[in-house]
Amino acid sequence: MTSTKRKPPPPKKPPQARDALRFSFGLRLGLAFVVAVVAYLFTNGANAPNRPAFEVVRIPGKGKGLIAQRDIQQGELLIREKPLFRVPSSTTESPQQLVWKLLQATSAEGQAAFWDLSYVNLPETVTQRDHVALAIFETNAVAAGQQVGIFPGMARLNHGCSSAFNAVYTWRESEQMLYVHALRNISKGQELLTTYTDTKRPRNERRAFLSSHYGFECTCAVCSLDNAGSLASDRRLTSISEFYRYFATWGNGDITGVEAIEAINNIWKLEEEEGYWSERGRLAADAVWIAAAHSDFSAVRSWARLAAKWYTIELGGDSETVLEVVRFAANPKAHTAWNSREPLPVGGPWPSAG
Ligand SMILES: C[S@@+](CC[C@H](N)C(=O)[O-])C[C@H]1O[C@@H](n2cnc3c(N)ncnc32)[C@H](O)[C@@H]1O
Repeated sequence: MTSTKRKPPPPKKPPQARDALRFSFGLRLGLAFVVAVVAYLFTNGANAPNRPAFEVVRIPGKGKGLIAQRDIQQGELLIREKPLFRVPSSTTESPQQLVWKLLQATSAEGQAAFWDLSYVNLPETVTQRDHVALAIFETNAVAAGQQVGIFPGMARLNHGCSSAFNAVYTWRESEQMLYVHALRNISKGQELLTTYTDTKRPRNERRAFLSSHYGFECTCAVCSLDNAGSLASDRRLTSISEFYRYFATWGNGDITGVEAIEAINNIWKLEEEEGYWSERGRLAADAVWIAAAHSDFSAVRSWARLAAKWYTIELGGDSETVLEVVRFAANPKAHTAWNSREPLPVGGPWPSAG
């Protein structure tokens, strides 16, 4: 018989030592976590999409305005806002009385937001509250369907011309809500700008309008171009407007579908050169209409895809308008205008439908 001598088990570490080990392991894990979080905040956190996209700040020479607090992506939803109140675009009632009446009917919080807004075009000697209310309304109200409304959040957006504005707003009747989307990528620190008027006109005309209606001399990136740059921009913008007027004559049959689509392509090219990205969904949707009227199946598809892309940026992918053009891309014959003119291949933007 062989005797086997068992090895004694290793001595158990005293409890304090085990706790100390666990503690130091936990400490290292905790430290690693903190380092990872700090690193994330440095690299991505400042741009995390759930961080507010912008803040309201004072901007020299402009009053208040909106500055991007992080990089913003083209098409990002920036503001979704209910109106404080809306008034009809035209009314027989005195605008002053109407604004005053509607203002009185809003909440105390709403009224405070309203009185905080800026106004122009009122002599300092005029201090009656209803006069001031009307001046605030006229300085800040924007189109909202068939009416004009006050939205205290979006009202802080200052103006930029043609290629200078980077945010667009749209009213959703079904939701009774105003949406503001980023028209292009906006870098942290840049100002968010919308446009107060159709800026497809020369600098002197734009400036005259902005000065008389909004009381400021526009010094946006386009208005600040040197003379040669400004002249080139003016020429492009004037040509764009002329092409718009020209292609609209397709409606009375003055030009062919091919000529109308050519005009749209010319607008597209000029806007590309100008850096004017707004209204592209609408323009492509007009091409869809012309192509559908002439029963050009492939052209409807191609333009409808383009319309969907640009409408998504300006209006949001879930807007009814986007869903409608997507339907036309899938089924061109479903378009209201289908086959309402003589059949004709009108042409598309085929290779660059994006
Ligand atoms: C709708 S408000 C915009 C927000 C306003 N800055 C504020 O402080 O509440 C319109 C007014 O802002 C100013 N504004 C807008 N865009 C401007 C610009 N590009 N340059 C200078 N002032 C501007 C003008 O006084 C204009 O009447």
